[in-house]
Amino acid sequence: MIVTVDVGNTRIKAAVFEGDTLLEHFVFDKIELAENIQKILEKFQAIVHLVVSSVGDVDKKSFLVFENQLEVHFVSHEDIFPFTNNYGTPKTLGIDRMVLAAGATLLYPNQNRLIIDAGTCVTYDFVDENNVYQGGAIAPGLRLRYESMHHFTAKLPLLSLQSPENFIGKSTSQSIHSGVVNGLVYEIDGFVDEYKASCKNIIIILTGGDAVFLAKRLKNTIFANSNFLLESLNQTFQYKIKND
Ligand SMILES: Nc1ncnc2c1ncn2[C@@H]1O[C@H](COP(=O)(O)OP(=O)(O)OP(=O)(O)O)[C@@H](O)[C@H]1O
Ligand SMILES: CC(C)(CO)[C@@H](O)C(=O)NCCC(=O)O
Ligand SMILES: [K+]
Repeated sequence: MIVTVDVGNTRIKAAVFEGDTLLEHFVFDKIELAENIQKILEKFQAIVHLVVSSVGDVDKKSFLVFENQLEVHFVSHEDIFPFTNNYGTPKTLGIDRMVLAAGATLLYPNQNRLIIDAGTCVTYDFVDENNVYQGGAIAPGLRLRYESMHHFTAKLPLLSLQSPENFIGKSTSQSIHSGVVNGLVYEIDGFVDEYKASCKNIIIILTGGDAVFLAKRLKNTIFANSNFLLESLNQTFQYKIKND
């Protein structure tokens, strides 16, 4: 049994796996890391590996304290991945993006794959049918859009995520919701259309904290899987064990 942990820029997500089966998943704040991991280990005493992917600023020591209970593995650029990396700056490619690309490669071998992760940032990652990771895009996520417009202007209030009532915003708040939500929906549909136009067959995976909210609003029909990064971490780690 293994527990996978995704340290993002906003929150921490974890999931317990028995083989390929996800048994339970958890979401918590960075400051509650230690007690939450401890609780998971107490509930699932058969866990023997703790696998961490981190793009956030959590100290490795926060995980190393569990080394007396199980094996701790930090996914890094030095691990073996099931794709060839054709990114111009492979050392600066986010570990979360590498894990997503690895998960998509292992779960849908030899197909064109686009993974869209709508979290703090929205990332687009493209792995082609020859299992070559080609790159993608990084854009601000929903909450980041609300927060940055508030932060960098004098007059814009900070609003929380809400479905736009209309396309043409009739007030400051309606205009902000329309700009943030419709703007991201058009962005994702635009990217998807572009990828579909250049690849005959392409598998599209939508994940991240905003995946479910966004999937309902897209013109393109895309199934949201909020746990794809945690599942990919499990797949990537199993691949590493088999191939090391
Ligand atoms: N309780 C919450 N706290 C923060 N964001 C939340 C919450 N619930 C939903 N969200 C949405 O999730 C998005 C952040 O996604 P997510 O939690 O996947 O980010 P993250 O932890 O930074 O991960 P990553 O760095 O991998 O993107 C925000 O844009 C926000 O709209
Ligand atoms: C883009 C984020 C913040 C998304 O979590 C992360 O993947 C990251 O820090 N990436 C580094 C830059 C890159 O991927 O090229
Ligand atoms: K992300």
